[in-house]
Amino acid sequence: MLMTDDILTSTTLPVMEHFYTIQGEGFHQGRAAYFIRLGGCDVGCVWCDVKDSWDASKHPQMSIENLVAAVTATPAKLVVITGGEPLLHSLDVLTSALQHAGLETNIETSGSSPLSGHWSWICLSPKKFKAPLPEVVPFANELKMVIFNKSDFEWAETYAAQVKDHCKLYLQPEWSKAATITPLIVDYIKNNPQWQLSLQVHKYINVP
Ligand SMILES: C[S@@+](CC[C@H](N)C(=O)[O-])C[C@H]1O[C@@H](n2cnc3c(N)ncnc32)[C@H](O)[C@@H]1O
Ligand SMILES: Nc1nc2[nH]cc(C(=O)O)c2c(=O)[nH]1
Ligand code: SF4
Ligand SMILES: [Mg+2]
Repeated sequence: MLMTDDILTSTTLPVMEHFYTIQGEGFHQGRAAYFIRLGGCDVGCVWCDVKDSWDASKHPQMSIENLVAAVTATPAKLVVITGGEPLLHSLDVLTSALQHAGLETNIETSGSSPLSGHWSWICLSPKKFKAPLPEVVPFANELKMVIFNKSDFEWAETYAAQVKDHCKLYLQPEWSKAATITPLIVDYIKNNPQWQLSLQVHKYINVP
């Protein structure tokens, strides 16, 4: 029979990078957070800001035990699992181990693969390139729509209509278009105050 410690040592995930920083986006923006960026994505957003993450085989496998140890070596209380598309992997064991260590577990996901894991907070960021699975959408605590062109506002509303009551609604400018798109987002939010602005603050202050 496998004991808990054996499961943690034998279960590995492809890790592109892991780092302690502040959450730059969305509801938890400004909080200290330990980021774990898993390799692998099958969504293919043309404007993705982390394309090097897509090929999982390029990234070393790390044991869950070593990942948890890296986080607990810092004062972090919050861990953000991102990628790549983290839901390409089964995240039950990783998130159980992190929660067992007393950590909050947040995820950044497109929702395009089946939901696994135990989550304190789910940030859903739907993509036209591979839409979220309908069964994932009701679990979102936060909907964060990247706005790349004007047609994305209408598309954002189709997801706002599907999330649960009290789900936070964010519009985030696509980074390369931020200078021209942000004023449109500001106008849109003034007319539709259920939405809030999410900026990628880490990119303005040059932290990871
Ligand atoms: C790199 S993705 C990884 C997690 C997951 N694959 C997803 O897309 O939600 C992390 C966050 O960055 C956002 N993002 C990616 N590229 C962006 C860009 N060029 N401008 C603004 N936000 C971007 C995504 O929408 C997502 O909310
Ligand atoms: N500081 C910081 N905040 C973030 N919020 C979401 C990110 C991501 O790439 O998932 C991210 C990131 O890469 N860095
Ligand atoms: S789903 Fe996320 S990681 Fe994948 S291409 Fe889109 S933004 Fe990048
Ligand atoms: Mg990022």
